[in-house]
Amino acid sequence: MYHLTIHTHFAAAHNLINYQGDCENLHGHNWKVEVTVSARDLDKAGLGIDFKVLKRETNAVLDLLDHKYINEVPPFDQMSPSSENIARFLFERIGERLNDGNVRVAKVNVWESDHACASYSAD
Ligand SMILES: Nc1nc2c(c(=O)[nH]1)N=C([C@H](O)[C@H](O)COP(=O)(O)OP(=O)(O)OP(=O)(O)O)CN2
Ligand SMILES: [Zn+2]
Repeated sequence: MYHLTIHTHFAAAHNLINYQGDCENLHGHNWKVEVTVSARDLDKAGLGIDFKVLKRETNAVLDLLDHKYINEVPPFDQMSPSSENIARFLFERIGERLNDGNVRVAKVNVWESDHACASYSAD
């Protein structure tokens, strides 16, 4: 099995829900996002998936959040926009766009700062 990873980013505002502390107040982050897909086979060019395609489809999903107040973007109008929940949201939305008989989203890492990361993976 091959594994391919791209790094990208988005900027947005949020506040945690049901959280006792300053993170329940409006604030923002420059989130860094790492998306890893698995690929069973390579194409004639030797690619599991073109990094350009992986980044394009990831950024299409990130556009839903970029420069937004995330708490207003479904499903985060009903769910606390923690990095954990954002990682799962990205995993599922990017998977809807990319998963096929060969390629599957394997893991999404969401870095809220240089020191704190939440991940969601297939297992
Ligand atoms: N498991 C999680 N814990 C926290 C999350 C999260 O998404 N998952 N999010 C937050 C807040 O978003 C908050 O912005 C982060 O606060 P903090 O860790 O304090 O980050 P700082 O950069 O402000 O770090 P300082 O050391 O306080 O400068 C909180 N926890
Ligand atoms: Zn935050």
